[in-house]
Order: sequence, then structure tokens, then C-alpha cells
Amino acid sequence: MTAFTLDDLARIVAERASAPAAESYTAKLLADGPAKAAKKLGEEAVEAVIAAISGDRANLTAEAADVLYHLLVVLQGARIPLSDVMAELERRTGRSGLAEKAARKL
Ligand SMILES: N=c1c2ncn([C@@H]3O[C@H](COP(=O)(O)OP(=O)(O)OP(=O)(O)O)[C@@H](O)[C@H]3O)c2ncn1[C@@H]1O[C@H](COP(=O)(O)O)[C@@H](O)[C@H]1O
Repeated sequence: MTAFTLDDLARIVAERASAPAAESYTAKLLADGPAKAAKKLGEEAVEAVIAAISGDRANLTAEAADVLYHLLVVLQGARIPLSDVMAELERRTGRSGLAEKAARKL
């Protein structure tokens, strides 16, 4: 169990986006443009698919981490906050966050 969240990683990615490209892999990916960052995301997704099919749990765990990191880099490049993605996921549950929080207080 870890307290580290996707929000924490998104914050790190946003911070590193403005670092010198020579000092940050994140900044280098973003400096190379959206097509390069998207290509990396696609490669990592394919590697995750291969790990899932092969039943290699350790490799799938590592590849899933790569996919999440590279997805956050692509979102950063497109200036889409992670909270917008979470709001879309919440919308699909058919539940409102505010209603949920109010219900928990009852
Ligand atoms: N999660 C990652 C992460 N995953 C992979 N990588 C880097 O990705 C690089 C390339 O790894 P690959 O296995 O994809 O190798 P490759 O396909 O030959 O590389 P490419 O040249 O094709 O990109 C390595 O330098 C890794 O260190 C990452 N670099 C950074 N992060 C996170 O981003 C944070 C900020 O890092 P910097 O931006 O470097 O400060 C870090 O603290 C981490 O949390």
C-alpha cells in the first residue's frame, strides 16, 4: 500500500514541464512535441498489452506505471488537467461528487 496518488504524479509532471530539457525526461518529452509524447504513450500501451497477454504480473505492473506516466505527460502537453479526466470518469458513474459527499456526511 502506498499513499502516492496519480494526483501526486500529475503535480510532479506539471512541475518538471518547465525544467531544462537536459535535466528532465518529462521536459524533454514535452519539448519534442505532442506527436513524440503520444508515440511514447502508444509504445508503452502496446508493451502493457503484451505483458497482460503473457500473464507476466511484474512486467504488467511496470508497464502500467509507464502508461500512466506517459498519459500524464500527454495530458500536460495538451493542457488537460487530470481533474477533467476524473470528472469525465465520475460523470460515467452517473453520480455527482457533491451528492456523494453530502450523503457521506449524513
Ligand atoms: N515515471 C517516470 C518515468 N518512467 C520512465 N522514465 C524515463 O524514461 C526514459 C526512457 O525509458 P524507456 O524505457 O522508454 O527507454 P527508451 O524507449 O529507450 O527511451 P526513448 O528515448 O525512446 O524515450 C528513461 O530515462 C526513464 O528514466 C521516466 N521518467 C520520469 N518519470 C517520473 O517523472 C518524474 C520527473 O522526472 P524528470 O522529468 O526526469 O525530472 C520522476 O520523478 C518520475 O516520477
